[in-house]
Amino acid sequence: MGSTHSRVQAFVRVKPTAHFAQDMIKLGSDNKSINIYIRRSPRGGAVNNSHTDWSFKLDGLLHNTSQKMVYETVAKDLVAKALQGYNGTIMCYGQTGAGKTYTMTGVTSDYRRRGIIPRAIHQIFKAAAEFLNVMVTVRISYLEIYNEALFDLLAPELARGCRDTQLVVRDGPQGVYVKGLSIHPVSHEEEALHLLFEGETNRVIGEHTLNKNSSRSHCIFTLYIECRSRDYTNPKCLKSKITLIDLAGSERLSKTGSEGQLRVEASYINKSLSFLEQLVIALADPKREHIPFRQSKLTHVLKDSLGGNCNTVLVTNIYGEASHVEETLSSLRFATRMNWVTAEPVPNEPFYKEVRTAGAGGRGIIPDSFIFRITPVKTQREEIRSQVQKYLRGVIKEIDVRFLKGWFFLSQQEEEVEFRLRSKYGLGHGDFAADSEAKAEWRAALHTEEAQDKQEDTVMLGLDLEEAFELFKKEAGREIHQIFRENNRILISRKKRSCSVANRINHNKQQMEGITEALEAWKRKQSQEGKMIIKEKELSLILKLKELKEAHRAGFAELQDLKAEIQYCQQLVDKCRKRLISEFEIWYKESFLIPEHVREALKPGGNTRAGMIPINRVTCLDEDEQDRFEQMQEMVLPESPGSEPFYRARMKTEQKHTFNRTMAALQKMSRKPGLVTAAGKKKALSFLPIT
Ligand SMILES: Nc1ncnc2c1ncn2[C@@H]1O[C@H](COP(=O)(O)OP(=O)(O)OP(=O)(O)O)[C@@H](O)[C@H]1O
Repeated sequence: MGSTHSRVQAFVRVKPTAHFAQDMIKLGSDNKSINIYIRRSPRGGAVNNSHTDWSFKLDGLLHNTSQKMVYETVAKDLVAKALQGYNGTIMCYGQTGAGKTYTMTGVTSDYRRRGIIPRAIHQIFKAAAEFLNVMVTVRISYLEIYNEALFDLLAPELARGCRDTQLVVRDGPQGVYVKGLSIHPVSHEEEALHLLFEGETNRVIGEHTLNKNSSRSHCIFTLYIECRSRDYTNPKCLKSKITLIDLAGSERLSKTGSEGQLRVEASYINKSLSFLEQLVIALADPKREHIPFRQSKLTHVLKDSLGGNCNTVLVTNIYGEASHVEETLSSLRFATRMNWVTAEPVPNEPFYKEVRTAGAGGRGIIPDSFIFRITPVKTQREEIRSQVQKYLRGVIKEIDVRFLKGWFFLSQQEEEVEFRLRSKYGLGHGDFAADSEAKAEWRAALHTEEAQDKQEDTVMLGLDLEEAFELFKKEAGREIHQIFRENNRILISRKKRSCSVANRINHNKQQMEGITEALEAWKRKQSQEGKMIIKEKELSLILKLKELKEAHRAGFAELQDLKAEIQYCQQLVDKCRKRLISEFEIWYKESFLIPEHVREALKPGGNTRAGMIPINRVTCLDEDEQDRFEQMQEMVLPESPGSEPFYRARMKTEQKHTFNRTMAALQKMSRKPGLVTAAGKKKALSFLPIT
C-alpha cells in the first residue's frame, strides 16, 4: 500500500464451522485462491452430475485466523498510513451471520476478541503518545443507515430514546459529509472506546431467521485524525480519516424468508447493496465517466471513501457451509469486482488553518498562535468546552493551551452578551451591536416558561457544567470531594517523600562508593607494604561504611513501603475521582433534568444523601458494574495489561445504561404516582461513600 497506483485490496475471511463444505469450497495452498464447485441441473435448482466451477484469486484468505492476525493483515498498515495523512477505508461485506461485526467491532465484552475498530483506536493513541513534536487530535462519528434513513448513533438524544435528528448527505468542497452528524473529540483510548460501545448498543437490531442478533443496517464508524506541530509556530495541520464500514447482510431477499418489516428492511438492504455493486463496477471501469454515487444513501456517503485517493481494503466474510454456498459465490464475485477497483492513494495536503484578525468592531487582538477563528464555529466551541470540562474534572491531565485561550475567549463573549442584556432590561448601561439582538432575544426568552426546556438543553450542552461542578463540590458532593482531596494530598506527600528517600539513597550510595574505593586503596597499599595497621582514619571509614550500609538498607525498605503506599493511594485517588465524577453526573442530571414534581416525589422516605437518587426505591439495579469490573480486572489484567481502557470503557457504557434505565423508571413513576417498584428494596444504595 503506498502512494503509487494500486488496486483495492480484497481479503476473504472464512467463518469457522464444524460443517465446512470441503467438496464445494477449496481453499488454495497459496492462501489467495478459492475455488467453488456447485452441482446444478440444467434447469437450475435440482442437483445432477454437471459441475460448475468458479475460481477466485484475491489478496489473501483469512482462514482459522485470529482477530489479532486479521488486524495485522488488513488494517495495521492502513492505520499507520492514516497517521501520515492518507485516508483509509475498511469495509466488511457478506451474508448475515458470516462475521462482519465480529471482524469490524469484535466482541465488546472480551478484550481478546476485540475487532478492527478497537485495535485501530489503540494503534492511533499509542502512536500519538510516541510522537514527540506532533500533536494528534482524534474525533469520532458513528453513522447508521437503516432503510435509507440516516441515524446518528452518538447523538445525545439517543440516550433519551429519540431518533429524530435530521441528517442529510451533502457534497462539500472538502468532500462528502453528513450534515447534522455529531463528531466527538476524544482525548484518550478509553473515551474513544466508550463512544464505540455506546454506538454499538444504539444500533438497530432486527430479529431475523438467519441470525437472531442480526443487524439490519449499514454502520459507518469514522475516525478523523489531525496532526499538527506542538509548538503552534507552525500552523500546518495534516488531516486524514479512517472509515470503517460494517455493511448489512448481503443475502438475497428470497433466502431470508422475512415478512412485514423485515421484508421491507431486506429490500432496502438488497437495493443499497446492489447500488454499491453497480458503483464498484463503475469504479473498476477506467473508461466510465459517470459514477452512480447518488443512487442510495450508502453509495453517496461512501463517495470519497472507496478507491480514489484512499487506501481501501475489503474483507468479505463467508460462511463455508453447503447451504450458504450460493451466497458465498455472490460474495466472492463482489470481492473480485472490488479488487478491480483502482486506487491512487496520495496523502492529504497539509492545509493552513484559517487565522482571521479582528476587524473593525472586533473584540481585540488575538495572538497569531491562537488558531481558532475569531468566532469559533459550533464544532470548535463544543470541542473547547468539552476539553476544558474534561480537564477541570480531571479526566485529562494535560490540556492544550489553545483550548484554554478558546475558553477565555468564549467566556468574554458571554460576558459581553450578559452586559448588553442587562442594559436592555434596565439593569445596566451600554449600547447594542446589531448581531447581539438575536442573543438578547434568546436570553429574554429564558424568562418565559417554555424556556425551562431550552435552559435544560443549554445545560445539557455543557454551558454551565463548570459552575455546576463547583457548586456540587461545595454542596452535595462535599464529602466525596473532601475525601478525594485528602487522598490526593496524601498521595502527593508520599510521592514527595519517596523522591527525597530515593535522593537520600543515591547520596548514600555515592558516599559508600567513595569510602569503599578509599578502603580498597588503603588495603592494596597495606598488602604491598606487607603490614596490617588500622589507623584512626581507616577505622572511622569502616564504621562510616557500616553506618551507611544500614542507612541504605533502611532507606531501601522505606522506599519499597512508600511505593506500595503510593500504588494504593493512587488507586484510591482514581476511585475517588471516578466516584466524584459519576456522582456529579447523577446529581447534575437529577438537579437539571428531572422535572420538579419527580424531585418532590423522591423526597419522602429519605434514606438518601443530599443530591442522590434513592435508586433502591425506584428500580432493581443489576450487579454493580464497578464490582464486576474489579473482579474482571483481577482476572484479565495480569495477562493483558493493555486491556484496561477497553474494560473501563465497557464498564462506563454499562453504568450509563443502568443510569438511563433508572431514569426511565423514574419517569414512569412520575406518570403513575405512588407506584414504586418493590424490587431491589433490600439492595444497598449504589452510592457508597469512599472510606
Ligand atoms: N471468525 C469468527 N470466529 C469466531 N466466531 C465468529 C467468527 N465470525 C463470526 N463469529 C460469530 O458468529 C456470530 C455472527 O457473527 P456476526 O454478528 O459478526 O455476523 P454478521 O456478519 O455481522 O451478521 P449481520 O449481517 O447480521 O450483522 C457471532 O456470534 C460471532 O461471534
